[in-house]
Amino acid sequence: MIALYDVCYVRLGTRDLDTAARFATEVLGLEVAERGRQSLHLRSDARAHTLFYGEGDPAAQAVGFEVRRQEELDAAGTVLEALGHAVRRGTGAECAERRVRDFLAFRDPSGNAIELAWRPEQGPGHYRGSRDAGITAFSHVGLCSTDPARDEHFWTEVCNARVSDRIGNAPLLRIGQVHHAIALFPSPRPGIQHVNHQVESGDDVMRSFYLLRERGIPVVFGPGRHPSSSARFLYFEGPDGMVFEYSCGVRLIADELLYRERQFPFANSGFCQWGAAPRIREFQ
Ligand SMILES: O=C/C=C/C(C(=O)O)=C(/O)C(=O)O
Ligand SMILES: [Fe+2]
Repeated sequence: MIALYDVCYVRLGTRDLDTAARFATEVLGLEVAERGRQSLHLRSDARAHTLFYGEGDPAAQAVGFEVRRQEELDAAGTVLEALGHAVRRGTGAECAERRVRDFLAFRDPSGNAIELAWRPEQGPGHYRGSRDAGITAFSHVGLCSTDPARDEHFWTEVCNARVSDRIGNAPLLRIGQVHHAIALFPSPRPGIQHVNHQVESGDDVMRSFYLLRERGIPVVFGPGRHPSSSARFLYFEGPDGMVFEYSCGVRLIADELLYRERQFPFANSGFCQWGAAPRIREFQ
């Protein structure tokens, strides 16, 4: 069993780093940790970085998950290789770029690039957003899945994820107490489906809604409330078509023994209990 401790970073490729940098700071509200000629490290919480943009192919994406002990990387490599996944150990330079001490890279059964990271760095100091979006943390990713039942099996049987709820066949998976760190949405191709940042309050969600509308940023879902996690949310489109989500009030599941996952319909009512209709391919 590969014990994932937390989702720790997202890596995105972009052909236009300047546009991505403007969006990440002026719209999303992240803090620039470091700007290189072809790279951009961004902070959203106490960690050294949680979002990385690299100049290049927008299809070059990866999600990092923290593991607690270095021995777990070796054990994970053995398990994954036995299951037929090609596994690669990060080089020193790659570890430095990710602000981690060690990592393994592989692809999930859909083909999503996943990294297992050991000792991701914190700080320095507090995260200071470039605009006051109210962000409290990078919190979860939606992943495209070419076969959600197969991928649910991978994340829950090979890794330690648990199903919190399902929308149709799309599972929302937790690895800690937060309702979900990973959500798997049916799609003909792999890829990161959305990137979530938690914000402090519903007021932050609504303030951003008006700000995004004013700036002509496409709002693709919400404001609304998810019946699954009960989070209030707003989804909008960033560079290279990537969807970002702000949400607040996500449910915490403290008692593993008492919690039972629930089934929601794969219909607008399963995605939003206020009646918002998604303009997101994988939610339709
Ligand atoms: O509408 C689908 C998404 C549900 C939730 C939630 O319950 O919070 C997400 O944020 C998600 O799956 O990403
Ligand atoms: Fe989400």
